[in-house]
Amino acid sequence: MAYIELENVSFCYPGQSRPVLREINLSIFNKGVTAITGANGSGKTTFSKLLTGILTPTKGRIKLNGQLLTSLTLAQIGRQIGYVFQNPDKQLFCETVEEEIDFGVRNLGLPPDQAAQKVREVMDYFELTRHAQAYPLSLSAGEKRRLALAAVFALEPGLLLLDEPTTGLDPYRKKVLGDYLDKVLGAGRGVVLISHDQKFINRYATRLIGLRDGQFIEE
Ligand SMILES: Nc1ncnc2c1ncn2[C@@H]1O[C@H](COP(=O)(O)OP(=O)(O)OP(=O)(O)O)[C@@H](O)[C@H]1O
Repeated sequence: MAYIELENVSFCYPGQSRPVLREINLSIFNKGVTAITGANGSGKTTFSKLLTGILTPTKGRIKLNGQLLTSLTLAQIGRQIGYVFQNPDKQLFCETVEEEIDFGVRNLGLPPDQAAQKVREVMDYFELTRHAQAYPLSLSAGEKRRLALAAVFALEPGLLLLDEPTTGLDPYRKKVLGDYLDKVLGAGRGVVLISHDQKFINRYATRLIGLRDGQFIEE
């Protein structure tokens, strides 16, 4: 069964005459890396906001694990789809780096020592340990990106939805991210990768979808 199913989904921003997405029928699976490409303004971020329930289709419906997205709360969706925003500044809201990661982990219902270990591991993996007590918005662009990724990855959702995750990362950190994606796939989970980074896509994508004129074209 598809993890996410879009049925005849169209979306038009209020007050706009032209829909951003038109009559989309698409199945997304929680395995492999589905890369979504498209020119600036083609609707990739709009699409991710629809998948995560931040926006609601103007027409059509979206199902997550067989349940209508509109019947789920944003928190319920968030436990199944880990969304890393294009702009980390819109995602980071805690006082320290450690708290930023701990915030979501705390709600996983793990015993405290396991939760603390998870926070330590992901902080360590993304080389954020020395910044543990730093204010997230004071970090460099690449560090903020790594923190936004770490905070979502720590929750181990069935599907990761990553909007331009390599922006601001140096080549070594891109490789570290890619290695993490390999681990995610190895654990039987999936990734949707929205990106303009052709080299990263070529290396990691297992399925390629282009967004043009409001429609998806399988490549
Ligand atoms: N809140 C909004 N109200 C009206 N129009 C919007 C809004 N947000 C986005 N748009 C428009 O919708 C279209 C799709 O935008 P979107 O951000 O989804 O594109 P994108 O493919 O993610 O672009 P990029 O590659 O530049 O990140 C654009 O024409 C944009 O101007």
